[in-house]
Parts: sequence; C-alpha cells; structure tokens
Amino acid sequence: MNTSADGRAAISVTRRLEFDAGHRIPDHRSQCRNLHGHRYVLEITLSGEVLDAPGESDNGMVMDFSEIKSIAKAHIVDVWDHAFLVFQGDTAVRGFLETLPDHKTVVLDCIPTAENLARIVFRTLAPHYQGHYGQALRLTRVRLFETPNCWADCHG
Ligand SMILES: Nc1nc2c(c(=O)[nH]1)N=C([C@H](O)[C@H](O)COP(=O)(O)OP(=O)(O)OP(=O)(O)O)CN2
Ligand SMILES: [Zn+2]
Repeated sequence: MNTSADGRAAISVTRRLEFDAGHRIPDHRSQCRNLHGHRYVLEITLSGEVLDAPGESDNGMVMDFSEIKSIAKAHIVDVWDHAFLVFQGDTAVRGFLETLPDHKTVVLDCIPTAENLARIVFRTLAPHYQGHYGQALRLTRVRLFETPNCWADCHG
C-alpha cells in the first residue's frame, strides 16, 4: 500500500465529466479520417492527503468533488463541449470551419487523438489543481474515453 511521509494511506479521488465534440484524424487509413463526433468521458484523478480540519466544508476530503468539477469545466469541458477539435495542420477542415459564422472551433497543435487530447487535458489542468491546494495535492491521472471501449491515460 502506498503511504505518505507520516505513514497514512495515500488516497486518490476521481471525478467523471462528459462532453460532446467533433474531430477527425486526417491521416487515418479508415473511418476516422471522416468528420465525426464523440460523447467524450473524462476522468480526473487527484491524489493527496485527506484534510483534517473539523468544521471546514472539505473536512475529510482530498478535494471536494464539486471543486474538481468546476476547475475541469472552466478550463476544458466548457471550452471543448460542442466544439470541433481540429489540428492546426488540417488546413482543409480549418478552412471549411472558418466559413461557418460563429462556429465553435478549437484549433490544436496536434492531431486530436484520444492520446493527444488526454495529454492536453493533463497539461492544462495540472497547474490549476496544484495551485488550488499546494504541494499536498497532485493530478495523477487523466483518462479520456473516446468511446465506451476506447480510452487513453495520461499520468503525471
Ligand atoms: N490509438 C488510437 N486509435 C484510434 C483513435 C485514437 O484516438 N487513438 N481514434 C480513432 C477514431 O477517432 C474513432 O473514434 C474510434 O474508432 P473505433 O475504434 O473504430 O471506434 P468505434 O466506436 O467505431 O468502435 P466499434 O468497436 O466499432 O464500435 C480510431 N483509432
Ligand atoms: Zn473519433
């Protein structure tokens, strides 16, 4: 069993969020080169110490699930939900999306595979969770489901 410096068991908590987004994998040899979308499922796992602060709202918690959610929502879910996630080098699709007035498009510096998206989520969110509770709290895993049967993990 993993333990912290003071001998207590290390605890992790996971918050699941969902969003819809479109994408395509331009070089893919099969179906995924077509414009299509997913109901993505995002799992945010944080590890840290359980707060021992009687009377505080988050007493007994690593971090309040609602706060885990609000940080992920503000920086990823609200930005990507009902957007089209497009690789900056996918000029054909970028050009098309630019013709659509007020279209919600997110341009990425990498191809929007599950692996790359999980990495972007990790890099985006880690400083926000770290900054929230300091060194005692760490983002340890981002798991992104592209379909119920396909997912990618990014570990800190
Ligand atoms: N390693 C990866 N492989 C694939 C990715 C990816 O992000 N990383 N993405 C895709 C496609 O975008 C697609 O969404 C998933 O394709 P597929 O495996 O065909 O998923 P289905 O839901 O169609 O699976 P079924 O089992 O046929 O229902 C492809 N590969
Ligand atoms: Zn896909």
